[in-house]
Amino acid sequence: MRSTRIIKNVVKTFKYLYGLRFEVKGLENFKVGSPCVIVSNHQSILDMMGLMEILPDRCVQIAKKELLYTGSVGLVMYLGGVIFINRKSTSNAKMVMADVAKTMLSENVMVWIYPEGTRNGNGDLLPFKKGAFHLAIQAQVPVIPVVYSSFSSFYDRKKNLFTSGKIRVEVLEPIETKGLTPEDVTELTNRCYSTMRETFFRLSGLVNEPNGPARTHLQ
Ligand SMILES: CCCCCCCCCCCCCC(=O)SCCNC(=O)CCNC(=O)[C@H](O)C(C)(C)COP(=O)(O)OP(=O)(O)OC[C@H]1O[C@@H](n2cnc3c(N)ncnc32)[C@H](O)[C@@H]1OP(=O)(O)O
Ligand SMILES: CCCCCCCC/C=C\CCCCCCCC(=O)OC[C@@H](O)COP(=O)(O)O
Repeated sequence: MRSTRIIKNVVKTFKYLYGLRFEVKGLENFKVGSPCVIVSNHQSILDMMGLMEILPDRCVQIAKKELLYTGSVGLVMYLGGVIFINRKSTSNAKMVMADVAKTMLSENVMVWIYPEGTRNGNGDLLPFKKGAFHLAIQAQVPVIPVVYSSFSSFYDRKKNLFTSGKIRVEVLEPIETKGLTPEDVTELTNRCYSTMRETFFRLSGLVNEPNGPARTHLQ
């Protein structure tokens, strides 16, 4: 879509304004040539720059409905083809996601989801919501995890810190879901979570404390 390309190119210029550099690895993993679900960590509004930096063609994002009613930002998202879900109603969100599973196959599109469900700059990943993994299994498409290193060394709203900095980005190898059933959702969620968490610590130069709060997604 033309509007998506315009939005992407405009937002991509912001990094020069803010003095941010992106070092991207693994872009070849996007070349699966078929629909997939991309999951990534979500630290702040700066992720929108990180998103546009690597966003493949034919990829839509899932966002919470509240963002549609934010004036110009909502309009940009609407024009960009964002799919809005109402998270106050799990049944409604599930229905929309089931519809997305069908459409992504018929229209050959990728779907980008932030499985933490909210911005999180606490230097770790929040436990993942399961919708992205249900979607991948329903559509029988691979999950591609994308990890952005921690922003905390150059951006911290609470400390009023915002200087120039480098963001490391890694697109990880696709995780196949062919043959998996809804019973495998929790395991798939855990697998993606631990791979992404390890990558997050590695890219951010943080040490994963052995006694730290290792979170898993029990049913
Ligand atoms: C270039 C152009 C672009 C334009 C501009 C673009 C910028 C915009 C970029 C965008 C910026 C965006 C920025 C943003 O907006 S980020 C915020 C929006 N993103 C999200 O909310 C993340 C996605 N959310 C989810 O995945 C949640 O799971 C949903 C919303 C679906 C439900 O959440 P909820 O909190 O209600 O529940 P839960 O996850 O604890 O699950 C509860 C139970 O339901 C089960 N369940 C879940 N799902 C399904 C399913 N599909 N089929 C069957 N079952 C399903 C699940 O297994 C669990 O059961 P059990 O396992 O415990 O038994
Ligand atoms: C410091 C300025 C950085 C400027 C970068 C601006 C880039 C603007 C790009 C595209 C405009 C449309 C996209 C805006 C979407 C807002 C996404 C966002 O970060 O929403 C918050 C949501 O996920 C989670 O909400 P909560 O953390 O639960 O509340």
